[in-house]
Amino acid sequence: MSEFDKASDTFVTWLKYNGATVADSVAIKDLRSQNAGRGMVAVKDIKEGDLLFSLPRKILLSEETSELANIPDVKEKLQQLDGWSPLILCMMYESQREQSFWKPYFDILPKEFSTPMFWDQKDLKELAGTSVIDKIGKEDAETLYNETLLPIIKSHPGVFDEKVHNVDLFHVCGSLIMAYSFHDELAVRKRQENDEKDNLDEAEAEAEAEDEDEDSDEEEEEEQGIIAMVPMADMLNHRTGFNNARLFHEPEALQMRAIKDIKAQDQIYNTYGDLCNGDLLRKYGFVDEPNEHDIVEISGDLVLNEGCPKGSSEKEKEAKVTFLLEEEALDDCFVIESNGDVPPELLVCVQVFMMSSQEFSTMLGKRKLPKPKRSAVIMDKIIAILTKRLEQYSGSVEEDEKRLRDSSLSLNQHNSLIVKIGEQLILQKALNQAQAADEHGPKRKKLRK
Ligand SMILES: C[S@@+](CC[C@H](N)C(=O)[O-])C[C@H]1O[C@@H](n2cnc3c(N)ncnc32)[C@H](O)[C@@H]1O
Repeated sequence: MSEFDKASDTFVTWLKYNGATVADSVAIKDLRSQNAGRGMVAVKDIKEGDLLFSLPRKILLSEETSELANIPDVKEKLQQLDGWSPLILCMMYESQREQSFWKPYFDILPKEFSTPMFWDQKDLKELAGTSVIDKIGKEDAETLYNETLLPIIKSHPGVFDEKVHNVDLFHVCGSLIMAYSFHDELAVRKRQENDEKDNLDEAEAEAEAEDEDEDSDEEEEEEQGIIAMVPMADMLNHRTGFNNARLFHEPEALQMRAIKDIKAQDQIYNTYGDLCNGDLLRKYGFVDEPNEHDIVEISGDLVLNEGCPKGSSEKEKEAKVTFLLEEEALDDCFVIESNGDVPPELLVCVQVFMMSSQEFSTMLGKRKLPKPKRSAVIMDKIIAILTKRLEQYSGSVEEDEKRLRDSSLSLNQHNSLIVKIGEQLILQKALNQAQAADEHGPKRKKLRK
């Protein structure tokens, strides 16, 4: 048996010893030949609703279960941290302890990643033009490490070792959280149980629930849930359109169940969300072909600079931006989905940016956004914006598609090309549609009459 398979076996033995159950219809599979690490497959036919495995809450690794929370002074520090920071610190600590409860789990987690966070400059250059580059956030992450976690690490030399619990380990743990963690709803359930204990009858509870609007409900869930590592549940890979299992958060245990019939030998897939290839690559280090969720982003700055009449003053541009932000029409970027449709808010912003000073002040007086129009002048501007956006990629789709056939490509190069080609094809589709709308639009028709 390979070391890889031995580690998988030790991990499953550890799970079962700690009260997990694993159905005999599933097995862990070595998928390294597909660059997919481990995955889970069906070894027997599975029916929709079947329990695949059940995990007692004590095996979850979080800021509540880590040994770090039992060290009085550190516990207080943990409680003061927010976002991913407490879990990152717990993972940095637990991953380096030989006697950690989670050792068999850490032994099967990867230590290297194919996400752009770890790429060198040469590989990153391949992503030029895509939205991935601006979202990697390596510097921000390192600022968090240096300003928030390092002081805690330094002030507890008996718990941490600055040389071991360093920025490299920080990136490994951060990447694991990004690609493997779950949002555990336990705290939300606790709140609901407490509501019940408060002796509210059902009608009262319903009336109270109706009073809370949806947004505040979401906020509470966000606040009350906790990020946790869920061993085994994170063994499932993702494939767009193939999701056949889901994790159910029960009070005593987390249960992975089939949400479709699954045939023996088929892989069992969770879903990481409806993600475009840029996001799959950035967060998880792989891409899906094809990916119906692909999108392309156009920065608000590009639209502003192309949209405003030449010679517009900075003051006027700023006034237009402020107005559009206040009206919630403008964002950091506009998203074009895989159907290539130009979003109405992009049309509206282009209209406002194109206005003369006088037109703009009249509109400001009315404080009313224009309706999205597809007139010839607007579509000409949209075409100019899409063309400029296409120019941000190095090379054309045809060149990229040709390169994709080169068998000596590295995985990073291949994945970059898939992201780039996906984005450029959407842009071309949008451009074709804009050109067709331009040619057949109302103004052109009028001109031809
Ligand atoms: C939640 S983990 C799944 C378990 C993982 N395969 C392992 O061996 O630890 C997420 C990671 O699995 C890999 N992965 C998931 N789905 C994949 C896919 N369709 N193709 C390639 N890799 C995939 C990626 O490395 C991703 O970051």
